[in-house]
Amino acid sequence: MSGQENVSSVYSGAGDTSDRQTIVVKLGTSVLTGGSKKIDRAHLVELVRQCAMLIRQGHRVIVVTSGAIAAGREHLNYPELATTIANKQMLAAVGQSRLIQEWESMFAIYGINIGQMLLTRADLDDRERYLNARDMLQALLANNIVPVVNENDAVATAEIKVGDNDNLSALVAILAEADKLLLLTDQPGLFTADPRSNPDAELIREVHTIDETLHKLAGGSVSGLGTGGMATKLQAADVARRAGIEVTIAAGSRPEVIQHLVDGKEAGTRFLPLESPLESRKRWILAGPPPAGNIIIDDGAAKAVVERHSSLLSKGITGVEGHFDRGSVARICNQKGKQLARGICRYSSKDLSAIAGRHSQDIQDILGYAHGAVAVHCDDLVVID
Ligand SMILES: Nc1ncnc2c1ncn2[C@@H]1O[C@H](COP(=O)(O)OP(=O)(O)O)[C@@H](O)[C@H]1O
Ligand SMILES: N[C@@H](CCC(=O)OP(=O)(O)O)C(=O)O
Repeated sequence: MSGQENVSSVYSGAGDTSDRQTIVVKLGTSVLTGGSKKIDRAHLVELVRQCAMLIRQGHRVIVVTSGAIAAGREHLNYPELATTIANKQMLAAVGQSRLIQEWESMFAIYGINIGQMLLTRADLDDRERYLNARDMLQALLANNIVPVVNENDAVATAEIKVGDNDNLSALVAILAEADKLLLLTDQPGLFTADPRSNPDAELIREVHTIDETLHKLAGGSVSGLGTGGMATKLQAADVARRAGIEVTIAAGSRPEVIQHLVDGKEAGTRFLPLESPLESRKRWILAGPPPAGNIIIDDGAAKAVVERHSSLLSKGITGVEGHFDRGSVARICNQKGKQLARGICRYSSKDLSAIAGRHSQDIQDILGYAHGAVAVHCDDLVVID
């Protein structure tokens, strides 16, 4: 039987597609190894079975898989290596091909094809490359192929890395315009403190706002397996929920965890999405390049941007930090340095500094050219609450 026939046999029984959801399932190294030094193949099969069940119900599933470095170590029989970037990349190169073979053979049990997507931050920073990646992802989904995504660790250097798969999965969820992002890990969710060192810590069940207090509860990874711990999961949840995506952190080892989370039965820590999700261009402002600098604005401009969702005019700018070109994404901050918004700048940092606090009629005289008094147009601006 060809792969295509296999796929249709799985999908022909698909349920009512009117309530089809696109679900990103992120599996941390901690889940894939079950806390050991090896990929736990028995558990991987079980997770694939759960994904296949969702697909049978008509949902679309994207897997974001960690574990390449762990798989590389295992395949090379745990070599004693210096902790250099080149050695890490080597482990990832060896491990990624092992890992993808595992995913492929396990999804094949259910007649489902997969497509490997290895991304770096550079694939998402540039709007054109971002749109290309989006088209590719949509093409896989439209053809009933499960995208299996990881960071391209073998080639990515620090400057072009997302750096952890929690943030990567949020970017992928935005790219796919997903409904849900499931961050599966070795803990039942986000606790009031790291439960490994604080046995009295309590599970937080539902989160409406992600603020500094919450960020302080989320620690790093101490197991030596994962990257980023709860801190990066919280960053990921923050980005995805702004794009209207519901995020849950839960234990990947719980029986039927994926199905239960989709049905709203499983506990975990659920982050409610913002009610009015952003349109595509604004999603990119969040998911795309890290801000290249800061634009400091006065209180009047802050009110206009945050409350009235107006464009940012040169008149309201009091300072510019960093060096960036026209078209870059920058943070828009108040006088205390608090980030209020992010947006695409119509002027470079140099020109913005020159026209800060000035009216539109002055701009031509100062710069010798003028694009108008709008420094960041409201269509290119995302308010961060
Ligand atoms: N507040 C917290 N609640 C739950 N876990 C926490 C918290 N702070 C830190 N952690 C740690 O985060 C770890 C999970 O993240 P990580 O090791 O990166 O796993 P993964 O491989 O699944 O991404 C847990 O094992 C736990 O020790
Ligand atoms: N890309 C790396 C995993 C990076 C990562 O974020 O790991 P984890 O915290 O276990 O999700 C790998 O495949 O080994």
